[in-house]
Amino acid sequence: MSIVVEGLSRSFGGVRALDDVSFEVASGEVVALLGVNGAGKTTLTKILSTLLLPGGGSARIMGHDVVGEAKACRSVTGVVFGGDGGLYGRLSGRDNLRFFAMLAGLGRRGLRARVDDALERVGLGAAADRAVQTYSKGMRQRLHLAVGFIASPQVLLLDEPTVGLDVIEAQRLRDTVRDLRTSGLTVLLTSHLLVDVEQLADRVLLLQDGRIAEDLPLASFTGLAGYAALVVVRGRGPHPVPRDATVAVDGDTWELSLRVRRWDASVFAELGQELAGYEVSDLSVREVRLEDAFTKLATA
Ligand SMILES: Nc1ncnc2c1ncn2[C@@H]1O[C@H](COP(=O)(O)OP(=O)(O)OP(=O)(O)O)[C@@H](O)[C@H]1O
Repeated sequence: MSIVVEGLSRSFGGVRALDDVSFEVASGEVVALLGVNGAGKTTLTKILSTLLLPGGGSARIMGHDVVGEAKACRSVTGVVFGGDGGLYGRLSGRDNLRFFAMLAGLGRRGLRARVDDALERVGLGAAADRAVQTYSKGMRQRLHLAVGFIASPQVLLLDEPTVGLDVIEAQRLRDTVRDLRTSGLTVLLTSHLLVDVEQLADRVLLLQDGRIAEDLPLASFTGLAGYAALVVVRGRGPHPVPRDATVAVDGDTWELSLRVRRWDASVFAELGQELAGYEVSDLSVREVRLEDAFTKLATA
C-alpha cells in the first residue's frame, strides 16, 4: 500500500475537520477525493504532505509515518497545490525547477538532463528560459506539476490542479498527469472539477463533514446517480408531461429533461409516442456524469 490512513482526526477549535478517517491507496492507483466546500479535503491533503499535524490516528506514506518520519515522507511524495503561489517570478522556469529539485534533495549530477526532461514533459521546453512572471496561469500550473514530479516521487498529492485554468490548459494538465500514471505513480487527487475525476481516477472517496461517506470504484460512483442518460428535448407551444421528466417553460418555449434508466430500443419508441403531435425543435442526449452522482450524494 502506498497510503494507509487509520482513524485520522483533526479539529480546529470546535470544528471537527476530519473525524475518524480511514482508507488505503494501492501502489499505482489514482484516487479522487471529493466533497463539498469544508468537507475536510485540504486538511487531509495537508496532513499527508506533512504540512499539518493530525489530532489523532495515523497516516503512512510508503510505510513512513507522517508525524514520526516526516522527512522520509517528503522524500517519496510530490505535492502540487493549485493556484499561483510558490514560484519565483523573476527566475526562469528552468531556474525555479532547478531550485526546487535541489530542495527536494537531488544532487547536481544529472540534474540538467532531469530538469530538461521535466520541462519537455509539461510542454515548457521553449519557454524554459523566460522569467516565470511572464508565464500564463496554465504555464505556471504546468511548472508546479513539474516541481511535483521532478524528484521522481512514488506518491503525488494533487490539490485542485486545474483550478483557474481554461479548458485547453486544463486538458493539457490532465494529459500530463495521465502520462505520469503510466510510470506507476500513486496519485491522490482533489478537485471540484468532476471532469478531472472522470478522466483520471480509478476510485472515488467522498468526504462529508470530515468523514468518509463513500469509497467506490469510479464506475459504481457514476452509477449512483440512478440513471444512465439524460435526454433533453426542446420545443414550442404545448408540452408533453412524460414520467421521470422535468419540464421548464419559458414563454412559448419549453425544455424537457428525461432521465433514462437503461438504454434500449424501446426508449426511442416510447419517446416517439410521447412527443407525437408536439412541436420539437431540438433533441440531445448526454450520458450520466459524475456530477449527477455527486449532487445526489452530497445533498442526500
Ligand atoms: N486553519 C483553520 N482554522 C480554523 N478552521 C479551519 C482551518 N482549516 C480548516 N478549517 C475548517 O475545517 C473544515 C474543513 O476544511 P477544509 O479546508 O479541509 O475543507 P475542504 O474540503 O478542503 O474545503 P474547500 O473545498 O472549501 O477547500 C472547515 O469547516 C474549515 O472551516
